[in-house]
Amino acid sequence: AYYGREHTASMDNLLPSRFRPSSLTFYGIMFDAGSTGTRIHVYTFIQKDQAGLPVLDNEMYHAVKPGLSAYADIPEEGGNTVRQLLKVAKKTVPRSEWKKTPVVLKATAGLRLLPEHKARALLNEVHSVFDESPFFVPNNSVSLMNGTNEGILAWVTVNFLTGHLYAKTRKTVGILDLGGGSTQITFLPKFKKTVYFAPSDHIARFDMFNSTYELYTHSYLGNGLIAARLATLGALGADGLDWKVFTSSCLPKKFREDWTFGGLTYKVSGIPDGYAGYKLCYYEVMRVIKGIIHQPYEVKGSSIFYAFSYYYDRAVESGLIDGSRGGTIEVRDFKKRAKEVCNKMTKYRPISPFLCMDMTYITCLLKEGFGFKDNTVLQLTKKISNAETSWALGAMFDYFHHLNIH
Ligand SMILES: O=c1ccn([C@@H]2O[C@H](COP(=O)(O)OP(=O)(O)O)[C@@H](O)[C@H]2O)c(=O)[nH]1
Repeated sequence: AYYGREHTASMDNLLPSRFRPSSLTFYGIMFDAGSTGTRIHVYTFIQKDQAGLPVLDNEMYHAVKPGLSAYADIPEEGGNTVRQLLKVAKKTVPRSEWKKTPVVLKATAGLRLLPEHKARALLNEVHSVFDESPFFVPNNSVSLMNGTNEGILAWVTVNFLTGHLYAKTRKTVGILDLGGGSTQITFLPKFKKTVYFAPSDHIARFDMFNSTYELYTHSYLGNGLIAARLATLGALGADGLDWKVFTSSCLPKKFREDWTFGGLTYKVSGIPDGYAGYKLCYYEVMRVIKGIIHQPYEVKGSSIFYAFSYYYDRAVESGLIDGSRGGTIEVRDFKKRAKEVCNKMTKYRPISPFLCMDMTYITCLLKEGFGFKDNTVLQLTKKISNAETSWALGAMFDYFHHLNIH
């Protein structure tokens, strides 16, 4: 059995098979330390047979803002956010299971963008919070995850939840994840050319059920939605934050605000006596994308992509889809709505002053970045079968199943 490797003392293993329970319930706790928030996922799995994947019985999800990187200079307070979230886990996992339930935290773009010693201090703090908890703390339980793993594990989540990993068929779906700090694209290539023409670090493999999956995957650090706002404003890595005002024609002309991301505060504003609107905005965000994003050979085809995180949030805010049900749209729908939002800024201003910039960035990323056609279908999802669409579930599988990403 793959499961319970760390607690083989369990009686079940010692009993003859006819005395073993026919199905086994077990739990796992995965923390997602993202750039805009920290989230806990408490999974309940049922293992029906020894060989296959378990069934996900339940997910308890809770999120807090801001993310760990906002505590770069006060790591103890960052640790406190994790301590608070662990209380939720204690309510979900039965007391008798605490000692064998693994607790794992993986950090993404927020910590990748910090100086290494500050990221390290935050992770150390989290580790000591885990150590004082009643849960099982495995080796390497607190880490900074690389972008390749982030992309692959989200692909595993979505294909598991949509049933594509159970079937013997090689039919799968691609994923598009737009975080605050980074963005990921992952899919299983149908054509040899996609692999052949891809930069070698855009191809990764992992093992499952005695076969190796070869995926196209890449994470673009600094091209997440919030980092892209800063880049568009020319504020990413800038000095003089105390006095400089960063302007953009993607913002309402009369807009002016102090805006905080990753523990830094920026003065941002529209261009009061200039022009605002879709065309100028597109030109601005283009600089954040052109020459940066690799266009895979295959996106010209007819594959379906599941798009989530900020793709989903912005589609809801701009009224493209229903917030509770998600929906299917085409790339051109993002473009059409971006134009409308940018050219009627006062109407959309109450929803968010950044909506024009965000929608234009998403349009530009999909079309000029990845090279999607106008009629590429995007399946926008927040949850699939009651489970959060994120890399966290895939990461929990990786923990139990050792997917050996290479
Ligand atoms: O289980 C999850 C994990 C993330 N998100 C959303 O996905 C986005 C991810 O942002 P994050 O800060 O994690 O991005 P990263 O730091 O990884 O770039 C935010 O809108 C979150 O609300 C979500 O809805 N469910």
